[in-house]
Amino acid sequence: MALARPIPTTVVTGFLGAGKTTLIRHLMANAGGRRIALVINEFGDIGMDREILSACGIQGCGDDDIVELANGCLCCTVADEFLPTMEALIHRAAPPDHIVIETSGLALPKPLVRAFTWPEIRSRVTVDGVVAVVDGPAVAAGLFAADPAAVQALRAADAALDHDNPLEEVFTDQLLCADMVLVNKADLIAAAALPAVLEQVRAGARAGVPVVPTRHGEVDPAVMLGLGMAAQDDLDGRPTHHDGPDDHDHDDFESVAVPIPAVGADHAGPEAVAAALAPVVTAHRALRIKGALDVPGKPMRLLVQGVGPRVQARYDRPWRADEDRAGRLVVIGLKGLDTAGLARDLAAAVTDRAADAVTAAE
Ligand SMILES: Nc1nc2c(ncn2[C@@H]2O[C@H](COP(=O)(O)OP(=O)(O)OP(=O)(O)O)[C@@H](O)[C@H]2O)c(=O)[nH]1
Repeated sequence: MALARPIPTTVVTGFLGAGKTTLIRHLMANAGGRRIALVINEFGDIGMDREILSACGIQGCGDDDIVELANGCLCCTVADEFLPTMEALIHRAAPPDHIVIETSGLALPKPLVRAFTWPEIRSRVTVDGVVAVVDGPAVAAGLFAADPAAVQALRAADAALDHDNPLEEVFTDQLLCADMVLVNKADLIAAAALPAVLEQVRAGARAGVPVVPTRHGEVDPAVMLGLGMAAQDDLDGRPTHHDGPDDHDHDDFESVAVPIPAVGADHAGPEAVAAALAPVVTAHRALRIKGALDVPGKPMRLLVQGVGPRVQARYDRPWRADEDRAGRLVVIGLKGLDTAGLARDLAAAVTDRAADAVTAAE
């Protein structure tokens, strides 16, 4: 009996809030009849992406085709969670044509690619390509650059130099593993600044890897799928900061889920809520904020998305009958987040006047 062709799998990597979920939504909406299964992994205990993708209403994007691995980081839980998930997909009566894995923004892609060499799955799936989504405006703002002050401090302390900026480290690893890089949010970069951003990203990627500017993850699936890289057979060509078996943890980052009371009546519309939350995010230096809020009298939940100081809010779907209308925001930041202060200030921002919340956060 002829062996089935290995199922091509695309690994989507990219820092917190770069636009991975947005890219995947676009991909699903333009899949052209291709049956795609999604495996989603998020940092922190509470996943929002499955919710966001399930609410997309795209035809052919069934609930069964989305598997969420919300417990920790995929690159650290390969044996416990990832392999059984992949085996279950492979052994379905109607296996998918393609698998897309959205890794958490803090995951390093290489350990995941390495997992494709495990005997349980190696003949049945292949890594078609690793696609890195880059937050273009964040690169332009120098978020991933080595922090000169920290480098100086480490030099003075005679310590190893490669841990000066945890953001840079994750970013570099993701770029070095990529077969294609999408510099997303190009709409937020001035046309004159774009060439320098692309050049900086190109310099961090492996030679010859295409670097493509995108807006809202709008890429033709024919460009992104079918790269045919078999990345699992080329591990040595993908350098990383963390090549030891136990060398990777997420001690540099932490996440907290904050309950948020119902939005106060003086917040007239999603923009007002976003504007009230943004100064709190900035004051606490949070990297990412995501969740849904309860606006009394509205049948829809208010989805909140923030990347750095840029916070957006929109009504995305009705609250389900079986669901508690409880507002909640997941916040991710560098280790040392003032979680109690964040909880207090975020809640105050939506229930009180925005000005009060800024004062509280300061
Ligand atoms: N202006 C602009 N906003 C974008 C673009 N792509 C994504 N966004 C917004 O950026 C925010 C984060 O996008 P996501 O797709 O959730 O990012 P992600 O990489 O999946 O985030 P994590 O899973 O938390 O790491 C959302 O509010 C998006 O609407 C873009 O090209 N331009």
